[in-house]
Amino acid sequence: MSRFGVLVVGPAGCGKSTFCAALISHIANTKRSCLYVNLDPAATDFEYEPAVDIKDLITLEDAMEEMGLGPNGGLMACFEFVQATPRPGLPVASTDSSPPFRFLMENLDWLDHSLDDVGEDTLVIFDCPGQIELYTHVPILPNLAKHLTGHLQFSLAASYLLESTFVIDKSKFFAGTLSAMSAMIMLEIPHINIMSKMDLVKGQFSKRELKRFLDPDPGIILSDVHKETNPKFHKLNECVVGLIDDFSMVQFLQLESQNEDSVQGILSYIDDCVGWSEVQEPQIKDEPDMDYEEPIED
Ligand SMILES: Nc1nc2c(ncn2[C@@H]2O[C@H](COP(=O)(O)OP(=O)(O)OP(=O)(O)O)[C@@H](O)[C@H]2O)c(=O)[nH]1
Ligand SMILES: [Mg+2]
Repeated sequence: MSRFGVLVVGPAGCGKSTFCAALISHIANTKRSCLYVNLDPAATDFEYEPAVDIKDLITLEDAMEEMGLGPNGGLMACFEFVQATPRPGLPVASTDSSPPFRFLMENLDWLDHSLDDVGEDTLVIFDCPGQIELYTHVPILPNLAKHLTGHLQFSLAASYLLESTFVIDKSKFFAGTLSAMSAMIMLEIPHINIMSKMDLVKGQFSKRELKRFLDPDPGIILSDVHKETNPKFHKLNECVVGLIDDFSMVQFLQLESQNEDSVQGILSYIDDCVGWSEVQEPQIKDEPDMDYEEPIED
């Protein structure tokens, strides 16, 4: 049996949880089924209560308090045990051998059990933390993706959100695209780039101008970036642009989370990436087609 899922990833505050809520609401309106999984141990306010929540295993406060870590190290530690290094003058972290919480990657049977009943008619939406190290630098979410696609037989896609205001600056655009590319290479699953919060820039730019960012010619953007940077970095700019161009990574779908047509458009791409329709269509065909009319023969 196939299972279908989408990892919603991207930098902090880019609109991941809002997009998840918009997807859930749209899926409910279209009488489809989905399951919301929160993988952010720091998340508190939800528009839709998650069916599966990492906070049932561990919270950010647990990791910070018990292991003597700051918020960023603590968030990484929620996924995998890290040995905290005591620093002079700071309180020593607890060495309790059985802490009152469990690390996700060492307790994947909890996730397996939580997703046991998911059928092929349900899209599982994984709302991920905004700490991009988890999928661009260290293999924590890539290992989780491997577990989902391997052990749990998920057909899984990643939707990588970048905020429109962030991307509109060309240097930031390259930095954002490189981080999206790094996630794509690390996760090794079908990947969709999404420019989120498009409503924030639509009034400021014409459709033609926006297209330059959504489906840009890296060569044209390169000449603009050259104007803004010290000539000694031009060669580096060219290499970065060449790399992005080679991976055909510079295309973004537009997202306005409050606009249902926009959410539907992105969901169609996700469906295509995970092969949703291929599995659902035979079921639809099995139902009696009331509107079907026999062709009239002469
Ligand atoms: N204008 C506008 N604001 C949005 C949109 N999507 C999200 N936001 C706002 O952006 C802020 C952050 O949104 P979240 O959905 O919490 O972002 P996130 O990526 O889940 O954040 P972290 O989980 O902290 O990384 C909130 O104030 C949202 O209301 C959008 O499409 N348009
Ligand atoms: Mg969030």
